[in-house]
Amino acid sequence: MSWALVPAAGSGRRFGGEVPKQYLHAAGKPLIEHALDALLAHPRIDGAVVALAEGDPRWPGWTSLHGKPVIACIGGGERADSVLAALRALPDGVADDELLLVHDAARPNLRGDDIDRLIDAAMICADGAILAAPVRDTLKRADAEVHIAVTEPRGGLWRALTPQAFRRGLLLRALEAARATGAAVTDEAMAVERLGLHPALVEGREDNLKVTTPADLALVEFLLQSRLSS
Ligand SMILES: Nc1ccn([C@@H]2O[C@H](COP(=O)(O)OP(=O)(O)OP(=O)(O)O)[C@@H](O)[C@H]2O)c(=O)n1
Ligand SMILES: C[C@](O)(CO)[C@H](O)COP(=O)(O)O
Repeated sequence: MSWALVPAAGSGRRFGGEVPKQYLHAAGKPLIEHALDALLAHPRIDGAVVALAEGDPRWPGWTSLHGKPVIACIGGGERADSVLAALRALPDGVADDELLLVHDAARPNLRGDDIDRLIDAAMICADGAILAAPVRDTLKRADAEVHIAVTEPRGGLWRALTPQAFRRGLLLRALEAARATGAAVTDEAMAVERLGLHPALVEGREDNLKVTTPADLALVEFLLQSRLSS
């Protein structure tokens, strides 16, 4: 079985506005509730730890969803700090070889079959596994004038999504090592790669998008409403 770790302590600077984006509504619910629902409705996930901003006034105080425990903790200054805080807030008894799925609260449109395929892959690959999407557009590197400097080869390039799944002991070791060296890691896989390991890439749905800007919210609203009416 496995637990979910949900970093939700961000301030949404790129989105703007007063309300941190994880609490903005789409299809009638806050993004964080969509994300937790997707995780805790899944039969192979036992519970979730959510990392919140200090004094978060919007957290509804859930202690269980779908009959499974929800534990809240205080996150940190960077996403990786929040993930490490959530890992450390897991209840006693979560074994070192138990899988942890780290999923952004800002990714509300997660599907159960993607969770299934990710867990299956992470059970096989000791280095862990992440949902990701192959790059399908031509990639340009900008110069100082924001003109095209060069076209970057896209062969073999993937966009990392979440959840990202790692065994508890490995993820703790990787995040603590990254923190000890002051390395900035933007996802959990990066911390694991720094140990010389190679997590598996699992192709996930392109519509498992992270809400970063207002345009993303409009698209997520459409996607979630479409699911409700299908
Ligand atoms: N110190 C942080 C920063 C981010 N996150 C969480 O990590 C996820 C992905 O991060 P991002 O999209 O960057 O969210 P923000 O940091 O809020 O956005 P921004 O960078 O625009 O401020 C979000 O669910 C966010 O709440 C977190 O738990 N702790
Ligand atoms: C973890 C992640 O969603 C994978 O693409 C991404 O790295 C988060 O980046 P952010 O800048 O913290 O949103």
